[in-house]
Amino acid sequence: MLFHVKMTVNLPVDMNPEAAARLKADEKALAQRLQEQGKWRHLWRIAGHYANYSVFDVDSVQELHDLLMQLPLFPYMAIEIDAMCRHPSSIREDDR
Ligand SMILES: O=C(O)CC1=CCC(=O)O1
Repeated sequence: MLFHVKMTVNLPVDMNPEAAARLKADEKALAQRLQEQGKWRHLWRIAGHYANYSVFDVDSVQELHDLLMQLPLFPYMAIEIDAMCRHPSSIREDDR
């Protein structure tokens, strides 16, 4: 199942810079692991914002929820999710 996910990060302005750097490093490590596993298919910065557009390929809504909740930055994110299915005009046979 494919999901388009928008994540907007809002770290508190008074957050300790070392704590923020640690959270971002942990987030990056998990995001890269999930990309290697094929669960996090796309990760794009939204230009001009501390936000990203991502595409997740997971087996269930529950799996998506569990993955998102594991993210170190989860407590500081606003998340918007859209479920996607194949477009009949798509020429990409490998899209699901
Ligand atoms: O910077 C972001 O958009 C939040 C984020 C998601 C994965 C990552 O490494 O950072």
